[in-house]
Amino acid sequence: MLKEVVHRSHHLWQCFPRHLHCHDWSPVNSKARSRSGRGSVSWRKPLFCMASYHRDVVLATNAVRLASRLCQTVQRGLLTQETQTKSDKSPVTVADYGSQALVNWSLAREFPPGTFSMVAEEGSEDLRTEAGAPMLERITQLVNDAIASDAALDVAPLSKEDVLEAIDWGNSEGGSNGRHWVLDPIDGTRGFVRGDQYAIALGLLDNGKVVAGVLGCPNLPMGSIANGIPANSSEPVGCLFVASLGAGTTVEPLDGSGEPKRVHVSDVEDTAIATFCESYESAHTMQDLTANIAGTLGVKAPPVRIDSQAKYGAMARGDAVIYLRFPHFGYREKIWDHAAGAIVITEAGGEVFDAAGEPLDFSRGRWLDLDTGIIATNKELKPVVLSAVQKCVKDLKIPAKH
Ligand SMILES: Nc1ncnc2c1ncn2[C@@H]1O[C@H](COP(=O)(O)OS(=O)(=O)O)[C@@H](OP(=O)(O)O)[C@H]1O
Ligand SMILES: [Mg+2]
Ligand SMILES: [Mg+2]
Ligand SMILES: [Mg+2]
Repeated sequence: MLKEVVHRSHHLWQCFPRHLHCHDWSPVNSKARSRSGRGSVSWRKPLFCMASYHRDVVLATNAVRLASRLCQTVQRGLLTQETQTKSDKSPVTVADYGSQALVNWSLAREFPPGTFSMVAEEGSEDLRTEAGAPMLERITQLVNDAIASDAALDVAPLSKEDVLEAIDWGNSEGGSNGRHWVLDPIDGTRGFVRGDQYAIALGLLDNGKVVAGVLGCPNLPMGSIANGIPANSSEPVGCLFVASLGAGTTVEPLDGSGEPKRVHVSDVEDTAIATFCESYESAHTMQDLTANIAGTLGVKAPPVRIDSQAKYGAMARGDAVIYLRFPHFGYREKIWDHAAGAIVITEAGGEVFDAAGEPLDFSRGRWLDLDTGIIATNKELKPVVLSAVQKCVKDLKIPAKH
C-alpha cells in the first residue's frame, strides 16, 4: 500500500509546477467547496512568503493541521491505556504516534521517492511488540479517521504495517547537507496528557539551517497570554504559527477561520517591565536558576510557565519578552524540540542563542549540541540578558559543556 502511495506521490510531484511564485498558489479546499461536505484541511494563502520555500510551507501547514485534528480528538477523551512510558521515562501516547504517522505520510507523498528525509521523535519499536498491539490498532484507526475526515485526501485506508512504516520514515539522521524535515509530533506530551498546552512542531532544514517552521498549538488562545492562560475564557483557542526564511512569521487560527497576520517579538527594552516564559515542568528547566537570572535583570513579573514550543509562538507575538531554558545537568537537547520554534522567533525579529551567545546549530544530526541553556529575546535586550545569564551560570558552577 505505501509503495502505491510513494509511486503516486512521484506522479503528483511530476504534475506540480516547480517554480511557483507566491501569488500563483492559493489552493482552497474549504468545507464550502468540498464535494462530500466532509471538510478538509483549510489551505491557506499566505500574506508573506518567499518563493523558494513556499510550497514546503503550504505542505507543512496542511500536514500540521491534519495532525492537530487527530491530537484534539485524542486529548478530548484520553484513556490511561493510550499512554506508555518510554525507556527515558517520558510519556508517549497514541496521539504522538498518530500525529507522526500522519505528518510523515502526508509529506512523503508529495516528494519524489528517495528524496524525503525526516528527523522525528518517535519510533515504532514498542508498537511492534505484543504489548503494543492494542495501541497500534487504535493509532491506525485514528490515522484513518483523520484521513477520511479530509475531503482533499481521497485514498484507501492505511494498514497497521503502513502506519508503522510511516512512523519510521522519521528515522533520518539529518545533518549539514541537503533538505531534512524535523518533526516533534507532540511537543509537551506531559502538557498534552494534563489537558494543557502542547504543539505539533514541524521544521525544515536546508544544508543545516532552519528555513521553515510551522507550529500548531491547539490549546493556545489567539489573544495574549502575557498574564497567564485565563481559565474558562471565551477567547478563541488554537493558533498556527508559520515562518520561513526572509518571509517573516504569521499567526492565524488553527481551524482556518481567519487570515494570517504578521507578528513581531516585543520591543520592550526595559527589563523591569519585561516578562519571561519557561517550561511548566520543573524537571525540564532549573527554575531556581531562571529565577536568579530574572532577579539579576530586575524582571518583576512572575514567569509565564507553559508546556512545549507554544512558548516560542507566544514569544514571537510579544506575549513574553524573554525565554529561558536550562535543563538539569546531563540532559541533551534534540533538534525537534527547537527547530520550528527557533525560526518562528527569528523571523519575528527575535534572537535564539545559547549561554555563549551563539545561535543554535541544527546541522549536527538528531542532537542539538550547545553551550549551557537556550535563551530567546529581542535584539535590543540580547546583550543584557546574555550578561545576566553568564553571571548566574558562572555562580552556579555548571560545567561549560555538558
Ligand atoms: N529532563 C528533561 N530536561 C529537559 N527537557 C526535557 C527533559 N525530559 C524531556 N524533555 C523535553 O522537554 C520537552 C517539553 O518541552 P518543555 O520542556 O519546553 O515543556 S514542558 O516541560 O512540558 O513545560 C519534551 O518534549 P516532548 O517529549 O516532545 O514532550 C522533551 O523533549
Ligand atoms: Mg517525548
Ligand atoms: Mg518535544
Ligand atoms: Mg514529542
